[in-house]
Amino acid sequence: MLLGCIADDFTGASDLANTLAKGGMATMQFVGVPQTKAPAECEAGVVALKSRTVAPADAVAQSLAACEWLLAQGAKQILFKYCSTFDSTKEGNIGPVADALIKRLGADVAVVCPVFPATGRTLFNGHLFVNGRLLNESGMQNHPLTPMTDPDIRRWLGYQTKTEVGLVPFATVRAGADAIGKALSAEAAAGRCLAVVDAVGDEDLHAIGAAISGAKLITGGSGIALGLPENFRRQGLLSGRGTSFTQAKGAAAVLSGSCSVQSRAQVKAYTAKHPGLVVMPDDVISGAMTPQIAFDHVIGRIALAPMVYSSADPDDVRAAQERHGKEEVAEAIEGFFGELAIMLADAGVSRLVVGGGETSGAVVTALEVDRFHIGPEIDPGVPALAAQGPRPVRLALKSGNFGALDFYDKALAALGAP
Ligand SMILES: Nc1ncnc2c1ncn2[C@@H]1O[C@H](COP(=O)(O)OP(=O)(O)OP(=O)(O)O)[C@@H](O)[C@H]1O
Ligand SMILES: O=C(O)[C@@H](O)C(=O)CO
Repeated sequence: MLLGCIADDFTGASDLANTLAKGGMATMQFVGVPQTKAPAECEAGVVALKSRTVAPADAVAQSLAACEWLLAQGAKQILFKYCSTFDSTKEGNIGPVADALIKRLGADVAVVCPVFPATGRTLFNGHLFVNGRLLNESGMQNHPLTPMTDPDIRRWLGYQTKTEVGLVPFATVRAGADAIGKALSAEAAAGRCLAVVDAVGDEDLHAIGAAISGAKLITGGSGIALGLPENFRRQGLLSGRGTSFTQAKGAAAVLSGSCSVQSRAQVKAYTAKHPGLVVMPDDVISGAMTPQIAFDHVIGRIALAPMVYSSADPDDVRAAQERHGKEEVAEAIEGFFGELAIMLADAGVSRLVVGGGETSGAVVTALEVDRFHIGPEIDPGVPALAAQGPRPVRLALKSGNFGALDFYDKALAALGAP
């Protein structure tokens, strides 16, 4: 293994694996920290954790365990992948995990770069934009678990970390890899071990990638990985081996627990043409809606690739959280989707598309997937996946805000055919 990656959620892990696979690295996504060795052919290993919204100490422990495993597989460089919208709270978990990895790896400075231009995430003067709107005006201020109310990444990260946070401004990034490298050395010399790095386009990310070829630790969204395969290729370390992904033949269903703006539009577009079953938190908690009821509903319409969704407007999400508690609602909905996914896979449904990072984590964990082979990209940041493990289904794990309006139809076609 050349590059070892730790992703704080499952859609994020497949987003990163997609970038590395497209860049020509033989990439595998592992579900949790594996108990066994990575296959010898794996050049980039992505360990998918579900650590974005757990308690900071738990996120640190999980991330350090992943780091140890990746180092034991020979990884020369560690990448900590978080969300391109920097999903976190004032307490964590990006800062505490970055601090712990800096200490473990003895890194003098690590870049902080959530930028992902293909999905409209850009960073200027340390401020994060989503499709040209400041992060806190992009819809992310209403996120059910990590409402993003501050677009200033230096300030937000400053609440979370014990490390001083610096900035490499856009003018320096545009001056190219040498200038970026010098600026990062200056940040390190000044004791600022985390450096937020501006970028607006892929060319900036390639330049940053070239500048950090020797870095022990890199942090960011999937965009920060754009330039990394080239660093290994230049050294003659890549095999050029392709992926082992194959499509499936069989029934399909879609599960959406994401409440993002884009997910709600995608749910509306999909259910205009396919059967849809809406699942309300109150009903799941009271037992009026169970995985068995949903399963019976879906199986009765399976030829039409039905969708089961809990995606709701911010007001409804807030009201449910006030009635039951934030964690309780999330746990109930995620548990529901996990159990439903097991029933569907065991009944022979071989193509499943899941909307939402936490929801995807719940589904993939429930299905006991060991690892994924990475298939073709469906929309920016979302590849088709072939699960390895007791239930070898084909899956697509869609981040809340990713994908075009017709994403779900395209995803089912990318995973195979009836
Ligand atoms: N109707 C609802 N009311 C309250 N909470 C909900 C509702 N539906 C889903 N949730 C919870 O909201 C959270 C949505 O998070 P999830 O990560 O799945 O989507 P997302 O944040 O949009 O996606 P991503 O993390 O990929 O950006 C989950 O914990 C889910 O259980
Ligand atoms: O970076 C992103 O936006 C995604 O990969 C993600 O992490 C969403 O959960």
